Formats: sequence, structure tokens, C-alpha cells
Amino acid sequence: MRRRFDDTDSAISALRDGTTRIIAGALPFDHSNRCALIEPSAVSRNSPLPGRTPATRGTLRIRSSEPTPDEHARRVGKAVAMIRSGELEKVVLARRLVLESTVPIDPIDVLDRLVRRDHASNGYLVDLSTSHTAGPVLVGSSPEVLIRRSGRTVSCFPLAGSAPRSSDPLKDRAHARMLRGSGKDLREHAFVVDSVRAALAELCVNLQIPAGPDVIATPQMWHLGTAISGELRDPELTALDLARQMHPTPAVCGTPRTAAQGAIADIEGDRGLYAGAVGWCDAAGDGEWMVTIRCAEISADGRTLVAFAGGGIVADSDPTQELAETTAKFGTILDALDARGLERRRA
Ligand SMILES: C=C(O[C@@H]1C=C(C(=O)O)C=C[C@H]1O)C(=O)O
Repeated sequence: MRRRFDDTDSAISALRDGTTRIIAGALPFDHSNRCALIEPSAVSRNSPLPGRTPATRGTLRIRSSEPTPDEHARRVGKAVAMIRSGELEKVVLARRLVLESTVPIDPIDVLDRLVRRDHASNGYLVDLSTSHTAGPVLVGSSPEVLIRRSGRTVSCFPLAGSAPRSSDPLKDRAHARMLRGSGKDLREHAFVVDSVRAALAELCVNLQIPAGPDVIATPQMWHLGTAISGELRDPELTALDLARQMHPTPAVCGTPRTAAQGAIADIEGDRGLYAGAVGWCDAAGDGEWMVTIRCAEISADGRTLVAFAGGGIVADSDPTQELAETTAKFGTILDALDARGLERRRA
């Protein structure tokens, strides 16, 4: 690592004035919080993770669920009431699981398992050391492209609308079919596409937006997703500028944005880096930023892991189903720890 940036302005200036060739790391959910961006000392593209012997696993236990599953369902009910009263149209509510391990968790081992299980997803591991603290990391594997820039071409792949995968192939296909036909999920998805359309219409020409979403799969979830692309009007806008403008979309925040941000701050408090953006940008302005979901923070001593999962709430959301959706989304991290049973038993 050659340099650390706590805010996007100084990273963008360093890329513009040529003192930095490339930056990588994570942007927070709330723009006013600290970023975790660095200029790496070396960059290696398209190389697979080196083969490694699996790390020794200790015993994991859930120390707490914040909020409790019942309280999360109550919060969903409260959000539905706010939506029905017209205060807002959609809001994304999240919860966290705090796990304790008897032996230090090896973050590279977790990344390795995430990537091996899902080659299509973007595995990430971000060093969260500051000048005062060393060692905590953010690890995850995100299926959602916030924004990608390659020359003038810009693309993104917003997701919203979810159903769990099933180990029974018939049930699994039925879940995908139900998701494709679910009015609630299609409406939830439309909020995101409408907002991305409005943001990109200002920034792009030749905007390509399919009429309806596709159903895409991760190992744990089905999602509605729409592949969107366009050509940038202003080639000076870097991938980092674009990420800053696009974030947070209603996939992780809500509609209208300010009302949803207020509701999330009141109900959940600070999200830190969860539901922010994670990626890279080079001095030519090219780069890729994924939405920071399906992730966990691992403490510096490796013994505590905090996993995050949320879901979009609209007028006809059901609290029990929304709770189950977050449980299914925790599966990405829990499967990589061979710990899926923990949360199933609990929730
Ligand atoms: C907020 C999360 O996921 C987001 C919410 C989704 C939904 O509400 O259906 C689907 C994909 C993501 O955009 C998460 O995984 O924590």
C-alpha cells in the first residue's frame, strides 16, 4: 500500500493530478462517513487466488443478532405503516449477526471460499486499518454492479426482488418462477430501475434499459436484475465520480432517497461500510464499483465477525417473509464459514 484516503474528494484529486495511478477499497453507506480507500503498491489483474491449504476452523457461535429477529420483523411492520401513510415508497432495512470464533478466522480463507463457490460474483477483501488501528477487514462477495466504466461505456446491474434458493431442484425452479411473477418484487425492482434511469439519463447517451428484469442466481438467492448500459456524455467523469453520484440506489436505501436515508438512520443507526460501494478506479477513469452486500467485518484478532443482510420493504411486504429473506442472505457468509445451521436454528 502506497497511500491511504479517508474521503473520495482527495482520492479523485489524486487520480486527476496524476499522483496516483489507481485506487481501491470501500465507500461508506453514508457519504459523510470515512472511506477505506488505498493506492495499492501492486496490481495484479485476472490472476486466480493462489491455491492454499484450508485454514483450521474453530467453533462458531452467535453472540447476538442486532436487532433480534422479532425486533427486525417489528421494524418491517413499522416501515410498512410509514409507507402506507405516504411518508415514503420503499426503504431497505438491515440487520447484523455477531459471531464469535474459538480460533481466529482467516479472512483470506473466507474470501477464497466465497470466490470458489461463486465465480460470477465479485469477491472482495478490504483492509480497514487506520493510522490508529491495524487489522480489521471487510470481506464479501457481491452480485450487484453499482457502476462500471470502461472508456465511455458505462454499465450497471441493479438488483431488487429476492427469493431463496432451494436444494430441491423442483422447489428451486418454483421459487425463481414465483419471483418472476411477483407483483411485490417487480414493484420493488422498478423503484431501483427508475432511479438508475433518472441518474444515468443525465450522464449518458444511448441508454439501453430492457423492458423487464431477468432472474439471476447466486448460490443462495434468486434476484430480479436489469442489465443497463450507456455512453458517457462527459469523459472526464471517473468511475469513482459515478459511484459517488449513483450511490445509494433504492436497492440498499429507498425512495425518495432523503426520506429513506432518514428512516434508516433513525431505525438502524450507522451502517458503516455495509451497503456502500466497493471497487477500484484508475487514472484513466475506468473502474468498477459493486454494492457492498453479502459481507462481514472481521475484527483485528479474527475472533469476532459481524455479518450484514437487508431487504427492500414496500407497501405490501410481509414482516415474516422479510425476516426470512435476511436469513437467506446471511447464507452467503455463513456458507463460507460452514456455519449456515447456526442462523437457521436461531431464526
Ligand atoms: C440489501 C441487500 O440486498 C439488496 C436488496 C435486495 C432486495 O431487497 O430484494 C436484493 C439485492 C440487493 O440489492 C443485502 O443483501 O443486504
